[in-house]
Amino acid sequence: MASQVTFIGAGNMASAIIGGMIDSGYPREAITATSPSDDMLAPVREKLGIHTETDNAAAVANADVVVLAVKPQIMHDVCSAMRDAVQARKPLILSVAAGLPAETLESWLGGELAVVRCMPNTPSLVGAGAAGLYANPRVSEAQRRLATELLEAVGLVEWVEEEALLEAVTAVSGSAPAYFFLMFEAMEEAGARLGLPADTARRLAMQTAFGAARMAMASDKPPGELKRNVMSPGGTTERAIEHLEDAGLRDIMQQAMTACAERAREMAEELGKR
Ligand SMILES: NC(=O)C1=CN([C@@H]2O[C@H](COP(=O)(O)OP(=O)(O)OC[C@H]3O[C@@H](n4cnc5c(N)ncnc54)[C@H](O)[C@@H]3O)[C@@H](O)[C@H]2O)C=CC1
Ligand SMILES: O=C(O)[C@@H]1CCC=N1
Repeated sequence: MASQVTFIGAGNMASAIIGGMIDSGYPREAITATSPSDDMLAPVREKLGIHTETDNAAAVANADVVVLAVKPQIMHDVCSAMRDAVQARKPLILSVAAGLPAETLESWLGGELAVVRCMPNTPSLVGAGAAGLYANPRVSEAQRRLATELLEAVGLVEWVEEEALLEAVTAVSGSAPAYFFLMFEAMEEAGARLGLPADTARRLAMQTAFGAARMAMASDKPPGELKRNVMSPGGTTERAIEHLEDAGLRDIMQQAMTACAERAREMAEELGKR
């Protein structure tokens, strides 16, 4: 029988994972989602055909997995209110909340729990996410497989063996969709200055990013080699790449991603203090 999975929160992230699970054949009757008001839940119930519940404690009473998918700022109150119900059942806790350490969640929920902490990204909403996962020592092999199955429903899953590495994951994939969106903005502006209609430049830039990612993922060759394959000697690409290298793009990425990982560490400290 499929594991009973309860989502605390029925917003963007929860709906994306639930939608992916259903698309990959997970039985709807084994999925429950919660929210404080039924107004939020009615569309989820109608669209996804899963169970819904406004009482978190009741919703975890028969859960094998509890997915924490509310905003980090309200997590303490949400966890405190369902602590007894969680302790009575001891399900696997899977958190998609940015920044909250596994140990903090475990203690807010009463201690001695298997906790998987996940750093997802927003392309999960279109089934093309990338997530880093960390398991605390209480998580069993079977629970790891289950967490992988749930998150693979919305994209790529990579496990890290040290929780602090989720800060690096935040820099490489959690925050990274925004780096590419910035690049699209810059390419659209530059394309428009070169005379293209802005929307044409936008579509060409986005399709090119999509194509480059697909090509790199399908190829055995490292990205550097694929890059050189586009660069005819003395040609146009070589000129553009020279500009990007001379302007210090590699250094800029290094600095931006270091700052991102550092902020993830600070946030974990701030959120864990309660
Ligand atoms: N790394 C990333 O880019 C992303 C991380 N996340 C993480 O996922 C989590 C959820 O984010 P979203 O889905 O975007 O938020 P959202 O605002 O779309 O959804 C939050 C849900 O929580 C519900 N909620 C509020 N109070 C509740 C309570 N007491 N009990 C049960 N449900 C309650 C709301 O009704 C709403 O359905 C956050 O912790 C966020 O950090 C989400 C998206 C991407
Ligand atoms: O910007 C943030 O803090 C969150 C974490 C990763 C993506 N968004």
